[in-house]
Amino acid sequence: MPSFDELLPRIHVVSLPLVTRFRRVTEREAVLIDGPEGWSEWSPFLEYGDAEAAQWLHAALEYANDAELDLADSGSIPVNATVPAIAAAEVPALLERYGTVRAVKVKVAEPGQTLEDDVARVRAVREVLGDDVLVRVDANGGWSLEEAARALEQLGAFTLDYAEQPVASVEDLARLREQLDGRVAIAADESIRKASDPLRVTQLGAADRIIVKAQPLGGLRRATEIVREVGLPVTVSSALDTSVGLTMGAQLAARIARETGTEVSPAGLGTAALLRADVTRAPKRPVEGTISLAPVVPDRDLVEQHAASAERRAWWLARLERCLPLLP
Ligand SMILES: O=C(O)CCC(=O)C1=CC=C[C@@H](O)[C@@H]1C(=O)O
Ligand SMILES: [Mg+2]
Repeated sequence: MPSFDELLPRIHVVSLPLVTRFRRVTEREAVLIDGPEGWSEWSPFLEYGDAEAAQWLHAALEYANDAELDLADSGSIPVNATVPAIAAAEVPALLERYGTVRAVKVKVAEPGQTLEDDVARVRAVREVLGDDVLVRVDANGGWSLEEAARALEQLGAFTLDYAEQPVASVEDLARLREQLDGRVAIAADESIRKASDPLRVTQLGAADRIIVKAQPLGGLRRATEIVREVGLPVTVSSALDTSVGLTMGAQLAARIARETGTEVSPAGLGTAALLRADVTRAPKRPVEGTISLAPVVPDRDLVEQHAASAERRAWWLARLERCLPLLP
């Protein structure tokens, strides 16, 4: 693994404006790494501790440096549109940003909102896109067990592909899944972060599917191993990455499909549509419901234009220096 001094000249810290508030932020900060094997991204959320951010760093450095990763050199993968916790009236305009898609994921259980807001948002999605698209909801663990049961009985009327992390704990996921008895499938997202997590999710029968993300799980190799271990269907997702990170995610989806002989389920990698600016002139915004696997080379002018402030750059460099010795 490279040292801090080796990395320094290869690093660009950017801050990209979002079209709408997501996870309570309106700007997405990311570190781009110009690695020997191509461009990579390190973008752990700001509130994450160093140990967790070091997992994300492992992923970024693997992608930048590992010549044996065996990346797909052409093709594309299907993605879902992601609808943040916006008002139902804003749904049609937001969906337009994605063009034609076969799947949509709708954020629900936003603090300060009600179940009626969620129902209205999901109804608006069905009204715009009809009955043929897959509709998923993602609560980010925001419901209690009782709230989740009630919400999913109501939202189930719109025919859901699955509900992502409706409740926070693995135990509650298992209880909810039993109560729902197959009426709505359950996907585990936040419950799958550490290497030991997947085993627990399967042992407790807590989910029908797992969500995997390249950065939080420490990279393409580890994430693929976890998927093999769990043996459940998978959706690959991302963390509101720039087009560089989205491509890493697309490569993960292609790799999992190849190694497990399964089809790629529409991935949560359509979120370039939620960025008001990106680091490339050819952003990975969905085209006919897919994004390509082609590597991204950031545009120098765009990287400069969206460079983070000196203060934020210093914050990221300090974080990097602390995380390097913590690499798993
Ligand atoms: O999966 C998607 O459709 C897009 C990505 C997405 O939903 C997320 C991105 C960033 C942070 C996460 O809270 C969130 C998720 O929970 O999956
Ligand atoms: Mg999620």
